[in-house]
Amino acid sequence: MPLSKAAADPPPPGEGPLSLNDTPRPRRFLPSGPLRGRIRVPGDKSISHRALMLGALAVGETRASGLLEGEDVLATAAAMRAMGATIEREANGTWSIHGVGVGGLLQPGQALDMGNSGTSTRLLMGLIASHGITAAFTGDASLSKRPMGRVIEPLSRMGASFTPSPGGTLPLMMEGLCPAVPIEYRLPVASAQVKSAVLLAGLNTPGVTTVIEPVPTRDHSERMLRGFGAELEVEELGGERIILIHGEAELRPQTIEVPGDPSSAAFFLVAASLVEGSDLVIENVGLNPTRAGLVEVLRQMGASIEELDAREVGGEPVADLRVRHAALTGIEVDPAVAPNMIDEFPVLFVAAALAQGRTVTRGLEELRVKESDRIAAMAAALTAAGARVEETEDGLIVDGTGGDPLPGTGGDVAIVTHLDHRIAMSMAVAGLTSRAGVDIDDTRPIGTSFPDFESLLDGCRA
Ligand SMILES: O=C(O)C1=C[C@@H](OP(=O)(O)O)[C@@H](O)[C@H](O)C1
Ligand SMILES: C=C(OP(=O)(O)O)C(=O)O
Repeated sequence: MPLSKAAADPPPPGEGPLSLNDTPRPRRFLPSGPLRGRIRVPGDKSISHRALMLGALAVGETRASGLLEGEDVLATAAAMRAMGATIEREANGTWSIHGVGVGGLLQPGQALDMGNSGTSTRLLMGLIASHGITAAFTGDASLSKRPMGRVIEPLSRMGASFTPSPGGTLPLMMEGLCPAVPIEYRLPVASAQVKSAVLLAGLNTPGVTTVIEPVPTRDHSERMLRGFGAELEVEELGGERIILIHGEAELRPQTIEVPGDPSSAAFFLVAASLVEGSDLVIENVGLNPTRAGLVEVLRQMGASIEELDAREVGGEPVADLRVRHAALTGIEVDPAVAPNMIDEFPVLFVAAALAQGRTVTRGLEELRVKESDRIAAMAAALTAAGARVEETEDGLIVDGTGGDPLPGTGGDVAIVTHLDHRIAMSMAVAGLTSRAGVDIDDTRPIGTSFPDFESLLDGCRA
C-alpha cells in the first residue's frame, strides 16, 4: 500500500494533512559535538488533538496557541472541518475554531483520511459513535495494521455499528447512534485513547457514562473536558480511577495555550545526556505526572535534569528543563511507570545502549501495536548500530557500552523505521553518539509529530 495519499504540492500549514510523497528521504545522522543553548519543542500532540475536537464541539470561538502543526494533528483538523467545524490558522500561528455544538457533527462527504494517527482515529470514532451519522476511516500502511477492536468493542455496546477490515483494522465504516446508550466500561488495556473514545462518545449520550481505569493513563481528556465545561467526576478507589461523564453536555469555547510536548522533548533530554559537554535548556515542557515518567527514569539512571521556572500553562504543569551531559547507569525500569512514558521507550532504549551496565524493561506489550512493533523495531535498529540488545516478549534487555560510542551503521545498512516517527528520531539520537553515524531509511515520518526536529537538532549542535 502506498505510504499515504500522494501530494505533489503539500498544502500550506493548517490546510489539511500534509501527506507523504512517494520518495523516501534517507539521512545519516553523524557523531555530534555538544548540544547547547535554548530550544523550544512544538506543542503537545495529545492536547492539540483534543483542543481541535473539543473546540469543534463547543458553540462559539475557541482559540488555541502553540498547537502542534504536525501531520497527525492536521489530520484531526481536516476531519473536524469535514464534519462541519470552521478551523483556521491565523498569520500569527493562533488557531481559531468555530464549533458546531455537541450533537451537531455533520456527516462527512468523503472518507476521513487519518494518515498515520492512531489518536485521531480512535478519538474520532468515539465522537461519531453517539452522533447519528456514518463515516469511513482510512489510513496509511502503518495505521491500517493497528487494532481498532479495542474501541469498536465499547462503542458497539453504546449502539454504534462498525464494518472494519478483517482483523478489526482500517479501512472501516461506522454508523453512530443518537441517542446512544450509556455504559460502564472497565478498560482491558491501559490506553488513554480507548478511555477518551468512550468519554467523548459519552458527551452526546443521555445519562452518565463511566470508565474504570485499573491503571491510570494520561489524563488530558479529563482535564480538558472539565475545562470546556463538561460535568465530569473522577474518583480514586483502591488504585483504580473511576471517571464519570454526564452526557448531553454543552461545551463552552476556550482560549488554550498548548504546552510543549514532553514526548518530543524526550529526544533532546537523551541526546544532551549522552553527548559529552552538552548543556541544553528545553523551554516550556509539559510535565503532567501522567506523562513525565521518562524524566524520572533518566534521573534514576544518573541524568542531570533540572526543572526551572515551574509554572502552569493551559491547566498543565510546565517547566523549562536544563539537561547536562552525565554518565548513565543501567537500571530495572519499574513496569508501573510504563503508561507515563509509553511513547518514550524507543529513545530510552538508546540511553540504555550507552549506559554503564544492564537495563531491563518489562510490561511493554503495548509497544507492539504502535506505529510499528517498537520492541522488535528498536531491537533490530540498535543491533544494526552495534548495541547489545535482547528482545523479550514484553520488553528489551540492553547491555550498555558505559559511554563508549556505538559503532553505528556507517553506510553499510540503513535502519528500517517502518513509518514510525519515534524510531526515526530515536535512531537519529543514536547517530549522534556513534563512531560512524547512523543511517535512517526514511525521515519523512518525523513530520507526523515533530516537523522541525532536524532543524532544531542541527541548530543546537552547531
Ligand atoms: O491519548 C493519546 O493522546 C495518546 C495515547 C497513547 O496511546 P494508547 O492510548 O494507545 O496507549 C499514546 O501512545 C499516543 O501517542 C497518544
Ligand atoms: C503512538 C503514537 O501516536 P498515535 O497512537 O496517535 O499514532 C505516538 O505518537 O507515539
